[in-house]
Amino acid sequence: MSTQAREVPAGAPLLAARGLVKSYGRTEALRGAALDLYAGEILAVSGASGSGKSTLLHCLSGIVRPDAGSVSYGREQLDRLPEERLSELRRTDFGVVFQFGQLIPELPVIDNVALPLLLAGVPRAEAHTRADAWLERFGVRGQRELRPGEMSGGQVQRAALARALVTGPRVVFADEPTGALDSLGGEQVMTALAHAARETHTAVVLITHDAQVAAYADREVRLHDGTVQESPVLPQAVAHDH
Ligand SMILES: Nc1ncnc2c1ncn2[C@@H]1O[C@H](COP(=O)(O)OP(=O)(O)OP(=O)(O)O)[C@@H](O)[C@H]1O
Repeated sequence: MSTQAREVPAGAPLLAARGLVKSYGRTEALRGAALDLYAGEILAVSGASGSGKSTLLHCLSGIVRPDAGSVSYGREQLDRLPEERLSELRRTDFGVVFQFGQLIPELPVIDNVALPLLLAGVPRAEAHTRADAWLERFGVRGQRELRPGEMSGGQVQRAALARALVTGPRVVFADEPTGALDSLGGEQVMTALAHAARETHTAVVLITHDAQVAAYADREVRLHDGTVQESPVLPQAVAHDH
């Protein structure tokens, strides 16, 4: 458990990015992006294709190191942390969900969801009990023995949410989690994610093109050519604390 990062002073953002710059060859994916994420809020990040949304998410979650700028998580600065600490944070504090679930195709869904717990040293029986509880919550416990290829896209995404939340993360990073689903499937996944996030006070960074998906968020920022168009705004819940 990362006690260090979990100590966030009241009213301070959980995650704060400043002046993020990231280039791939001559392509400037991020050009000074800044963002605040508060504990427990759902933040939508929208913007045109190629505006830098995925790159921003990768920098915020410590998957990619920015060329310049900083990402603070609680008392730690992700862009300066050694790789081992970043890996630990990704196991304990962060969950990720991608467009196509990215579950391991060879493993039954129960083992996919239990895996982050097993990697964190949780005994197998307990890991399976906790994984089952999350599968139940997302309405896919009946599919626990199936492999991802035997499930519908919506079922895979709900299992991917279970895997992202099973460790009790502080932040879930979701990159177009409904992008491959029809509108009903997308609604079910978003409703499940929003309920679970609110109940567990988990913050969510939600990348989406879709206004209906963004409507599940507390707040929305837009990326344009690698910069965040709306300056960080205090969410109502935090503003009331002052
Ligand atoms: N690994 C990479 N190698 C080379 N170029 C990259 C890489 N990742 C991103 N880019 C480029 O950086 C720019 C921003 O890409 P990014 O994926 O962050 O945008 P996006 O807003 O998420 O796009 P989309 O909505 O299409 O997924 C694009 O021009 C893209 O081609």
